[in-house]
Amino acid sequence: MAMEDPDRKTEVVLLACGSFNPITNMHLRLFELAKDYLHETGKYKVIKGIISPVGDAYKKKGLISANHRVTMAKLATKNSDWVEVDDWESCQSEWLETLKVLRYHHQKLLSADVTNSLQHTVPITKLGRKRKQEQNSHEPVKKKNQSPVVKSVPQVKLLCGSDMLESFGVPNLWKLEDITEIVEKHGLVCISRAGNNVQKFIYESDILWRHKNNIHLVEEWITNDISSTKIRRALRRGQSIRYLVPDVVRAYIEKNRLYSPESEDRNAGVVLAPFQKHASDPKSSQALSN
Ligand SMILES: Nc1ncnc2c1ncn2[C@@H]1O[C@H](COP(=O)(O)OP(=O)(O)OP(=O)(O)O)[C@@H](O)[C@H]1O
Ligand SMILES: NC(=O)c1ccc[n+]([C@@H]2O[C@H](COP(=O)(O)O)[C@@H](O)[C@H]2O)c1
Ligand SMILES: [Zn+2]
Repeated sequence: MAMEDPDRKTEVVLLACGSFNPITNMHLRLFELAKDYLHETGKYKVIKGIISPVGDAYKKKGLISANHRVTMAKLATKNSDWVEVDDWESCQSEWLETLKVLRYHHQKLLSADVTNSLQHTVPITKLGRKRKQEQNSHEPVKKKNQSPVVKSVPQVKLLCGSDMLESFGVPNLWKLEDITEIVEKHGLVCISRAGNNVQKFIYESDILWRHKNNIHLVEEWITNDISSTKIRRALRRGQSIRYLVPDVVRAYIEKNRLYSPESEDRNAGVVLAPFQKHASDPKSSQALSN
């Protein structure tokens, strides 16, 4: 077996965007599945996972306040040594495209990296040139006869389920340019169920097909059909959600009586933010029409 050079692995940060209304065990599993998969390729080292709950301005039906959703996600991850919650997105007063959230987190890593590099007296010009050539693609840089290795900034990949990938095809929901930048510059890790249609979905889209090397499809063999919708439904009916969400989350929901028929009616009849924002934009109407 060939020896793996640990320096040559691309560092990856996994970013999951969604409602997390509430966070479930399945959301936490997504990170574990994605990390195992990327490590098994031998090419990547996953250094961090970030959960970014969407802000209230998303206006999805039944969406309870970001404050509670963030708190529950923090409780759920407090025992994880690599997955954390970031509330920057949820603190914005307006809804933000997922691409902007990816850019924000990538930028944050870039500035941290520049600070680090400066401390290690790496000439800034070299870093600058490197960036221009490679954009968000960060094969670690090894310079001839020179150590230490100048480590590059990790990639920030979007972690999602197959339903989110397939939502790229919903008219007016996503802008074509956003989808393109996501798959071109960041990359996608998509957790799919055995026998579903993601591969066909990618095949049928020219853009996704062109960037299929940057779309990692991870098969979920130990299937797990938990969804937040089902959790909220069980709660409305007074049924147990034990072992479906972390116990600390269950306790928090009970203590604050979070999900009820009334909370499910929040935003009823309100147009989802992306539709409001993109409906009049011809670029988004049929983002993946071919
Ligand atoms: N069982 C699952 N398998 C694969 N991906 C999932 C699963 N549940 C959630 N996800 C993914 O988790 C991310 C966050 O999703 P979201 O907050 O919408 O959760 P959800 O359980 O799908 O909620 P809801 O039922 O309200 O839509 C999305 O990328 C979604 O595709
Ligand atoms: N155009 C876009 O960037 C776009 C469109 C629709 C949903 N999203 C995001 O995808 C996630 C979807 O979450 P839900 O499945 O809970 O609706 C949210 O984080 C939302 O902000 C992004
Ligand atoms: Zn969902």
